[in-house]
Order: sequence, then C-alpha cells, then structure tokens
Amino acid sequence: MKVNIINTSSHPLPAYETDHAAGLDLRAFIPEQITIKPLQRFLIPTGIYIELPVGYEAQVRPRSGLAYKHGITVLNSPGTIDADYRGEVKVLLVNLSDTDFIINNGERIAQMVVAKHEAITWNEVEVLTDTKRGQGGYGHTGK
Ligand SMILES: O=c1ccn([C@H]2C[C@H](O)[C@@H](COP(=O)(O)OP(=O)(O)OP(=O)(O)O)O2)c(=O)[nH]1
Ligand SMILES: [Mg+2]
Repeated sequence: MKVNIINTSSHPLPAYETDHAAGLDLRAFIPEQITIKPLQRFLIPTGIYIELPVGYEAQVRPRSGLAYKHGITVLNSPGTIDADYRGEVKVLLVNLSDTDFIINNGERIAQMVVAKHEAITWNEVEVLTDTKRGQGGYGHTGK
C-alpha cells in the first residue's frame, strides 16, 4: 500500500529494517542532540508528515533495545496517528532509567506500525448478553 508522506527532515524515510518487520523506524529530527534526564519526557520531532488512508491508523511504539538497555520508552505507548492528522509525527519519549540519555539527530528512536481499524457505531441496549466471566476482571481468574 502506498501512503503519502512529506519529509522535511534530512534523514531517509521511515523504513522497515528487515524484510518482514512490522514497524517502520522513526528518526529524530533535532538540532544536534538532546539529553533526556531521568524521568524527563521529551516530544521529539521527526520532520515527517503522513496521510493515512481512511480506516488505517499508525501506532508509535518503543524500540525494545532502547527500552531494555537504556530505559527509554514511548510514554503514551502506543501513540496513535489518526488518518485525518496532517501535522508532524512526533514521538513522546520518557527516560525511565537513573542516568541521562543522549539522542543524536537522525537516531532511530521509535517505530511506527500501520494498522487497519474499525469505525463502529453504538447499539445502545438495556442488558448485555451473559457469559461465564460475567463482570469478573482484574485478576478474577487468579495469578
Ligand atoms: O505519539 C503520537 C501520538 C499522536 N500524535 C499526533 C497524531 C494524532 O492524530 C494526534 C492526536 O493524538 P491523540 O488523539 O492521541 O491526542 P489527544 O491528546 O487526544 O489530542 P487531540 O485532541 O488532538 O486528538 O497527535 C503524534 O504525532 N504522535
Ligand atoms: Mg484524540
């Protein structure tokens, strides 16, 4: 599927890094570098603008390596890019480690998965159908 994109950054377009990867890696488009201090959050520009087909969304997800090695994750994970959004794609990173983390311009900071979604309409009723689980949740089935 072809998706319209404007790239105002000086970096390559978001890309699948392996043949069958689900996520397109997003690169930081920042002046030089930034430092994210412990527990600090940072909204990082990518310099890209996309136009998703109606019925699709893009999810902004963490990169596992950054999370595992440095405690860097996407605070609002998964971030949601709506099909009608025309602004710059931005990545909200947070540093959950106890040390500063430096991000350089052009570094791959997150990944974006494009997915189909349903648009529903509500059928408002008085009673919902019965199930074995019923209203049990939040650990209802045990540890
Ligand atoms: O990680 C993200 C999440 C969102 N967005 C953009 C695209 C999305 O379509 C828009 C709104 O996001 P969302 O609906 O999650 O935020 P909101 O706080 O509900 O804002 P709004 O009132 O604009 O919907 O912000 C990003 O660039 N990156
Ligand atoms: Mg919203």
